[in-house]
Amino acid sequence: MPTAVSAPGKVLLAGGYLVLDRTYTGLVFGLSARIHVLVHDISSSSSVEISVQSPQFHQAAWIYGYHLISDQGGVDVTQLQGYEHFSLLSRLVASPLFFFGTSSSINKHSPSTSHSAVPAARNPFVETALLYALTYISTVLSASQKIKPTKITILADDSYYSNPATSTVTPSSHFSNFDVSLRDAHKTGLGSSAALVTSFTGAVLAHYLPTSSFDLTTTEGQTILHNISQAAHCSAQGKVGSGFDVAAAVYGTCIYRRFSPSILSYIGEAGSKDFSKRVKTIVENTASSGSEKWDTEISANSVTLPKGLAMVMCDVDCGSQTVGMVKKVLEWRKSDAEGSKKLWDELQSSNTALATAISAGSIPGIKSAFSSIREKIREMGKLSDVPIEPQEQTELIDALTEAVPGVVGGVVPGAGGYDAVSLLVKDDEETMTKTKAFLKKWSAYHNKGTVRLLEAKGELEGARLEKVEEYGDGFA
Ligand SMILES: Nc1ncnc2c1ncn2[C@@H]1O[C@H](COP(=O)(O)OP(=O)(O)OP(=O)(O)O)[C@@H](O)[C@H]1O
Ligand SMILES: C[C@@](O)(CCOP(=O)(O)O)CC(=O)O
Repeated sequence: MPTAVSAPGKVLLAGGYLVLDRTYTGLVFGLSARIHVLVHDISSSSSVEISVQSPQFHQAAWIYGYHLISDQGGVDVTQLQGYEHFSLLSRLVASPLFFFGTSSSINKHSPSTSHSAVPAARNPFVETALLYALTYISTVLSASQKIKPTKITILADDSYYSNPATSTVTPSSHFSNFDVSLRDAHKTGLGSSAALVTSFTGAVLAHYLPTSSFDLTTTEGQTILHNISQAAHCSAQGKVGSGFDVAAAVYGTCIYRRFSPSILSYIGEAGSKDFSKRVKTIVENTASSGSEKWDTEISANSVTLPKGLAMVMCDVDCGSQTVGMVKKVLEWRKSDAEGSKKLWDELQSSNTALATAISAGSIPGIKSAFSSIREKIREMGKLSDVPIEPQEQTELIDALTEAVPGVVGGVVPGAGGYDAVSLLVKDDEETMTKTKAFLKKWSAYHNKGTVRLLEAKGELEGARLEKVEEYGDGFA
């Protein structure tokens, strides 16, 4: 039986920067924009190949060899070859620098006649998610149970990228063909890598493990998915962020308190002696010592979106995100421990007030929380010399709230900057139409880049099993 799992994107509506510190929490919304991963068994001449494709992009197909490493080092995953399905043009422009050759220790793959062998860039998120998932699976299955070859397909909703869709990937599917490589895809910042790692890991675990060992509909299953996705995502990113994006991908809308980073340093290098034992311990959270136990706090039931209210996102496509914002804010925090603590404590209470007001559907409560959050964010920006809510965004949020009757208020989400604005609006056709019309005029008048409403809306649900039939033909 094929398996399909989807996971939502994220927006950190309140708690940017604060959520990096366990003292504070973040108000995180899951989004209706999802990444879907389908896993099909394949019969292969070789028993050690898993092929992964992301058919919405050029040169986005990878073949992996895998084998068990001795000394409980886990499963080694090696990219054998990339190939592409689509345009001749992308084949011509692909650079040899991105070719990752076959490993002599593993069977070489001969692409079928419909796929030409061309260079494909490595995809660290896919590769690491596969390595962690197979390593964990190898600790659960008995020695006689082999990990069979499969074909894995990744499909993302439109809101993750601002590139226009040229067609759909198959006639019966609603997933767009973006007609660019992943490298040229223009991200909208909805957490594509976290949604990808989570849905990918969930689909692979659900496909290879019996439901007695992994069941996404149970709390235990969600905990396993969270722990393994968080570890794989951090490893692929090469840094430990707060992890709110993975939490949203697993649990959907929630109040999030981060984990202590020391938990992940315990895992060590992939392939090293006893790596698979440590992965199992972390994933199942069975460590005896405190510093190796998960201390994440995720409260998925304490925020709701009442009927009639929607959380929507404006994508500001001018690409002027300031680099090093986190570094500068944290430097200010260090340099003024007392002042920054006072400001962050006040921000935390306004953030909590926002969550309460949203859940209660209190319009005056939401307006007042937004106003005090924005005031403090601007102060933090001034003190740390970081454009967290830049003047342009202040003008946009104020103008939208004033001009469009259904717009309750808004804020710059996550780290802030120039890239996006989140709005709470009345969930009706009239408000959406008026907001879109307002943004069109605003973009034309300001002439600095396009501001547009994304299709994605705030949604409560996290990762879930999907029905494979609903994807239409062409993915097996
Ligand atoms: N549809 C997809 N198929 C395969 N890989 C993808 C896909 N979408 C994203 N990725 C992987 O995720 C990477 C982008 O992750 P990155 O963390 O830079 O962005 P993001 O998570 O969307 O952004 P942000 O954290 O700002 O919200 C891509 O380079 C690619 O490796
Ligand atoms: C600044 C920070 O708190 C939020 C960043 O959010 P975003 O990537 O802008 O959505 C960093 C983090 O939580 O990892």
